[in-house]
Amino acid sequence: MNANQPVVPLDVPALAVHHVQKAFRDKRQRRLVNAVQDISVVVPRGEILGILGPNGSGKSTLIRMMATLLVPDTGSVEVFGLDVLKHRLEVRRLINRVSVEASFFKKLTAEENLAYATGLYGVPNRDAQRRARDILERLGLPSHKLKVPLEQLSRGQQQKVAIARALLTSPTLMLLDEPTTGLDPKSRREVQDFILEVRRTHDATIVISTHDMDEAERLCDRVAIINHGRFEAIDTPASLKARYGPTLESVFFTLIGEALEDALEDGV
Ligand SMILES: Nc1ncnc2c1ncn2[C@@H]1O[C@H](COP(=O)(O)OP(=O)(O)OP(=O)(O)O)[C@@H](O)[C@H]1O
Repeated sequence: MNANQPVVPLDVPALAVHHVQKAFRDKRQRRLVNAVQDISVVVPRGEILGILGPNGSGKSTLIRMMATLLVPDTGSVEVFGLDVLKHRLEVRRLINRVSVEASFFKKLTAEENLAYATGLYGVPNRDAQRRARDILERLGLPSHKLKVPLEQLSRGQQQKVAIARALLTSPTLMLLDEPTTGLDPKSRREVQDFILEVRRTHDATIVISTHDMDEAERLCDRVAIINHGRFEAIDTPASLKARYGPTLESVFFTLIGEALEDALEDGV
C-alpha cells in the first residue's frame, strides 16, 4: 500500500453494483441498445467473480462501468465503499483494468512500461521498482525479454505484463476483460495460473469476463451468466451445475436457450 492510495476499511466489499443500466443509441439502425439492464452484484474481498456471456451480452459495458470509464444511466457502483462517480480518482487508484488490447507503449520495454505505470499511480519510486522487479521475476519471462520493446513479445507475454502492471497497486480490484482471448492453450494456462497466484499472494479481488467455460470453472468462486444485458444466474460453478446441468457448458446453453425462448415468446 502506498501513501497516495485511499485507506479502505477491511469490512466493506471490494465491489458493490446496485441496479445499473446502460443503453446506447445505435446511430445506423436508429434504435436504443440496452447493453446492461438492472444488474446488481456484491463481490466480497478476495473473490474471483466470472462473467460469462455470448458476444454482445454486455460484459465489457458492465466492466467499463465498474472501471469508471462509462457512466451508468441509472444505478450506482461502489469500489471498496467509494462511489465511482463521486470518488473517481480514489477509485482509479484501487482498480486496475486489463483488457485484450492493453494500453501499453508498445515501443517501450516491459520494465519501462511498469516504471511509467508506477509514476502514474504515485507509488514511491524505489519501492515501486522493487515490487515491479519481484512481479516480473514471478512472471516467468526470461530476463532479456523485459528489455525489448513490448511489440516484440507474444500476446501471452504482453498479457502477463498487463496483469503485473495491475498488481503495482494494492489492495486492488482487478477487472480482467477477456484476459486470455486469442492466446494459445499453453499461454492461456500460464496466464490463468498467474491470476490464481495473484489472488493467493496479493490482496486482490478479481472480476473476469470470458467466453471460456473451462477457464470460468477453473478460476472463479462464482460465475454470473449474462445475456442481453441481464444476469440469468449467479452462483458457484458447483451450484450452477447442480441446478442447470452436468457441465458449465450445459448450464450456459440451458440458461441462454431459455432466455432466447422467453424472448421469442415475448415477441422481442
Ligand atoms: N459505444 C457503443 N455504442 C453503441 N452500442 C454499443 C457501444 N458499446 C457497446 N454497444 C452495444 O452494447 C451491447 C453490449 O456490448 P458489449 O461490448 O458490452 O458486449 P460484450 O459482452 O462485451 O461482447 P463481446 O463478447 O463481443 O466482447 C452490444 O449490442 C454492443 O453492440
